Amino acid sequence: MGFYIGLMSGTSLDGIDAVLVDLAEGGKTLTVLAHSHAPFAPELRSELLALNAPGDNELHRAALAANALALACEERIEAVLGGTSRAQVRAIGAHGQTVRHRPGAFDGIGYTCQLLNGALLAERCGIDVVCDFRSRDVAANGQGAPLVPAFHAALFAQPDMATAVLNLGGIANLTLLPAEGPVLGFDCGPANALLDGWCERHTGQPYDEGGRWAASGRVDEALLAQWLAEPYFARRPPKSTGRDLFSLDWLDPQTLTSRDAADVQATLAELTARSVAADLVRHAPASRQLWVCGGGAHNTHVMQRLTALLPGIRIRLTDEAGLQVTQVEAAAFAWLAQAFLEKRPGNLPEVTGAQGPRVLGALYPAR
Ligand SMILES: Nc1ncnc2c1ncn2[C@@H]1O[C@H](COP(=O)(O)OP(=O)(O)OP(=O)(O)O)[C@@H](O)[C@H]1O
Ligand SMILES: CC(=O)N[C@H]1[C@@H]2OC[C@@H](O2)[C@@H](O)[C@@H]1O[C@H](C)C(=O)O
Repeated sequence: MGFYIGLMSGTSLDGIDAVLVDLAEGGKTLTVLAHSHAPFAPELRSELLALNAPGDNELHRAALAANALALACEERIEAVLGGTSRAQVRAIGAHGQTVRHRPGAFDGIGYTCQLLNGALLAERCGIDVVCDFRSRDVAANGQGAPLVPAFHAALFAQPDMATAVLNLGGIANLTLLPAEGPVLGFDCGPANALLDGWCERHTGQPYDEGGRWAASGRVDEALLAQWLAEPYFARRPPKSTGRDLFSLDWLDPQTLTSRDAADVQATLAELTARSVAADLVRHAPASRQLWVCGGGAHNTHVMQRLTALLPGIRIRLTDEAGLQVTQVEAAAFAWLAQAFLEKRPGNLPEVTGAQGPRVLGALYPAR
């Protein structure tokens, strides 16, 4: 039993989610005591976005962004602590900001980079900070992602029913929890990263509220077929992806021509829904229940398309299971911090492809 803080700033790049949780029974029972979200300051957001692609003076800029992120995390920590004393919190699990994700890409090793100055965060907060959760899995030849499946399994697995969990973040990822047998998990492909990017470029809004703009357009089946021909979709797991592949540059060759912008948004929403539905049917045809989390769960249009594409599957938001959709990933990193302190592996080798179970993270002690 103990209090932990989880911090997540994901590939949607919308901001930071923080939770204060009470974890009991070795992480099997989780109670969210406080949640706080704040958008990134516009300058930090655009710098983090820029750092996703090669550019000038990257080392210096990345170090400054890592400092700025630590200070932004400190504010969220203050917000969730409220009256709780720091001494009561066993650790902070801080994801950091993924700016590059290239597991296995170079000499078969590759790297993944989550920016965050963990030392600065520990110094400012006076609480143990666990961060850099993905590198050890990559060092063990794993994808380093997705890491939430172990957490999903602890919270959502049912012995009598094949269940799945879908996170609609910047990237969509699925966890498949069969009634019997190993857990599967992988990134399906793009979700909010492209939906938000296209929406912002054409409407000036950071995201497509409720998916209403997408719903106003028409799906361009030819364009959708071109996009679905991307080899990533057919690759077998273990697999993970990010903005390294699915940035707006991935769209541009096909879409800068004379297409209506709302139709492109409709087609992007359809790309998310169809790639997820196809993955679920292909890899877990026995699934009868799908829990959905991540900010994309608020995209009513994408949710309606998933419902239409997956008849016979009960689709529910994780709110109904007691964990709000925007809290799941932050809670997962609190859970992973507990696993680190208790020296329990955080990865599932059958998901990431790592050579074996590994304790994930690096510790910056409070004092
Ligand atoms: N009302 C809404 N309508 C449509 N989309 C929404 C709404 N609210 C949030 N979103 C989407 O959710 C995104 C934020 O989701 P979330 O916080 O899960 O992303 P993330 O933490 O970056 O995820 P990940 O780490 O999984 O990539 C927003 O950028 C937006 O695309
Ligand atoms: C490298 C990286 O940051 N991956 C994220 C991203 O956002 C969603 C999807 O792609 C998932 O694989 C992962 O995040 C969650 C928290 C995970 O590791 O399970």
